[in-house]
Amino acid sequence: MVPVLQVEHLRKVFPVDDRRTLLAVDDVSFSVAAGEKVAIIGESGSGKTTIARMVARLTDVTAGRIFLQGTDITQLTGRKLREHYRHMQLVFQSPADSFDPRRTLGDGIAEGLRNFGWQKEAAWQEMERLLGLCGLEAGIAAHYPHEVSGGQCQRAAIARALALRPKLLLLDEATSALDVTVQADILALLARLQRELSLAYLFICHDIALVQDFCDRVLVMHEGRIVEEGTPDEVIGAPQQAYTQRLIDSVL
Ligand SMILES: Nc1ncnc2c1ncn2[C@@H]1O[C@H](COP(=O)(O)OP(=O)(O)OP(=O)(O)O)[C@@H](O)[C@H]1O
Repeated sequence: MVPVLQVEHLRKVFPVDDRRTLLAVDDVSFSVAAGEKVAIIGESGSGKTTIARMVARLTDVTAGRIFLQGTDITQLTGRKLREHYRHMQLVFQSPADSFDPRRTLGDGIAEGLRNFGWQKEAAWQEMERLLGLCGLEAGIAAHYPHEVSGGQCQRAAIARALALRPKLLLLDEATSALDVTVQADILALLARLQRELSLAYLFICHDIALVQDFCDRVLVMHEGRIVEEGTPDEVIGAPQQAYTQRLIDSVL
């Protein structure tokens, strides 16, 4: 079966000044199968966010290719890119970043549907269904992002991400800003959604303990490269690299 996401030989070089460059991502290849939950972990500066930004097409690649559902989207732009990108949606660390602070959560979620041709009333009904799916009361739609808790706002952000029925959610530190109990609630929600909707997740995270029970596979990044890969039990139970062991020791 074609993977939902496949990246091949991804590389990103940033200019530092007139003469120097920084190799932030160096020959990274991996794939995410349909319904699979994959985490990328690694210390700060190891290149996780740069990979996420390239996969999300927020940063151009220096080299390499990105396939979404088998289509090479590395160079796609405009309408073609938007069409393919509905299969992959992003959830950010700060839930409020997913919403315009001047608009209600309901408007923010319905907007995505309206942009894809939904009529106003149908979009509003679908928005309420999505809120329910994510464990929120319909009444929360009338609230602004700053009027709800971080956990509620992240649930609304997930509802928004689900609006276009994606196959893959890219979650960039999506629970890091939340309290530990709220983190657990959001992970439980994601696990339920994964079962009900057969979603795949690419989880960018620095905390290996957080993803231990949640993910099917873990990729460990160090200095722009994937240095280790396996199930959480393999990576945590029998790390092959001293770097991975240090990463585990730092949080467990
Ligand atoms: N726009 C940029 N310009 C120059 N260098 C950058 C830029 N973005 C990231 N870098 C550098 O690339 C390297 C990888 O950074 P990246 O943010 O991808 O790491 P990370 O693993 O996501 O870290 P964190 O967990 O702190 O977010 C770092 O050395 C960083 O300073």
